[in-house]
Amino acid sequence: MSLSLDIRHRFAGFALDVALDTPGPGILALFGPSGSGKTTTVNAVAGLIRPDEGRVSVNGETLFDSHARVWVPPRRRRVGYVFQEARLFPHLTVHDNLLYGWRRAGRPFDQAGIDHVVALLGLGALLDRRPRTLSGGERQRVSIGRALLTAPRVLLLDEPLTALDGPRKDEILHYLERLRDETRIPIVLVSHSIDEVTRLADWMAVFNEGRLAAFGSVFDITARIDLFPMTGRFEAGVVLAATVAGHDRAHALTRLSFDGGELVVPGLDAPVGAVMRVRLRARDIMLALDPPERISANNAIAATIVEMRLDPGAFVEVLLQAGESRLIARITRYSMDRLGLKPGQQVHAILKTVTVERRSMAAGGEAQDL
Ligand SMILES: Nc1ncnc2c1ncn2[C@@H]1O[C@H](COP(=O)(O)OP(=O)(O)OP(=O)(O)O)[C@@H](O)[C@H]1O
Repeated sequence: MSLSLDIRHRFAGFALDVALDTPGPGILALFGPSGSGKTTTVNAVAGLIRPDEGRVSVNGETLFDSHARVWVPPRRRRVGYVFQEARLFPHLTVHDNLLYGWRRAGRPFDQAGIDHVVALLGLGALLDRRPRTLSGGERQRVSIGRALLTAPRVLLLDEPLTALDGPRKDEILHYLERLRDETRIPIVLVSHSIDEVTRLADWMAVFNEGRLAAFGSVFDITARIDLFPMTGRFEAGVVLAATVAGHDRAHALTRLSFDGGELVVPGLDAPVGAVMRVRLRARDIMLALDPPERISANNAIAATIVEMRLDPGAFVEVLLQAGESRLIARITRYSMDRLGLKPGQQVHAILKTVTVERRSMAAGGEAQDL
């Protein structure tokens, strides 16, 4: 996709000033705390607000330009919008809710197109049901299907998982991954959850008080320790692109290789050679000065300390370079002092296999560079 935004807008007590250009296809995540301007930005793309000033274009087509006096009204923008709570018509069946999207787009009837979306989102068994009989996850799948059937030029997903519990979230994440991989529709995903963002997104815009604190590939942004206060220290960690190198079926383990070493992770159902992304939380990585021996942790990656960043409390974030990859360890300041850690030093980053959750690994490598 290419999405190009340059938006300035004021509400009483809030000013949005955001500019970004996505350089290629993929999912763009708008990430940041509540009230930082994510929904306002998405609303500007959808045409639900008219920014005071700026420009919005999708795939080269200008939808808004305050200087050139361009304003494409929302109904003509071909934008699919999915909200936090599925907004389905309660009196219509799933099938008719889906068709509503189709009709709204004024498209000629095409059963094959509908069948494709039904199959993509696993809606076949639900078609005759009414929304109130569906689970939250199923309802959300229907609203994504309805949005897809409007033949959108961009799909806007505003916290589509927030109202769902853990298993339902995983279910939708799985369908969103399929959507990303099987359709070419650009997606903008608004999320508070670093977990969702790192699993799905290619590009990440970090919002803070109406401005962009950072914008770049998920791989680059998650490797920036200066952003940890905004990306959430507890859950923060790098995302690595890695390739499945082999399986140890007897122990239900998989070996991943990345530029910088190998990782032993819980067994994955992916063929050798498959490109994966894996999130390694900073708090799961410990540091040793010597190569560890007789230790239960399966991963010890040789790395060099690049930078250390003290947080206001007991901890320090340590940015590490291993080959071309970056890792981040979160340790105590006490450990830093005890081991005399400093930039330039060689260390071993130790990671227990059991800390790498299956849900933090997903298909998909790196999108093209900025
Ligand atoms: N129509 C409006 N009128 C006045 N203020 C508004 C309006 N819409 C949003 N705001 C304010 O703009 C700010 C940004 O809101 P926005 O919904 O874009 O944030 P957000 O990052 O999406 O937050 P959340 O994650 O909670 O949805 C907030 O302070 C909000 O109160």
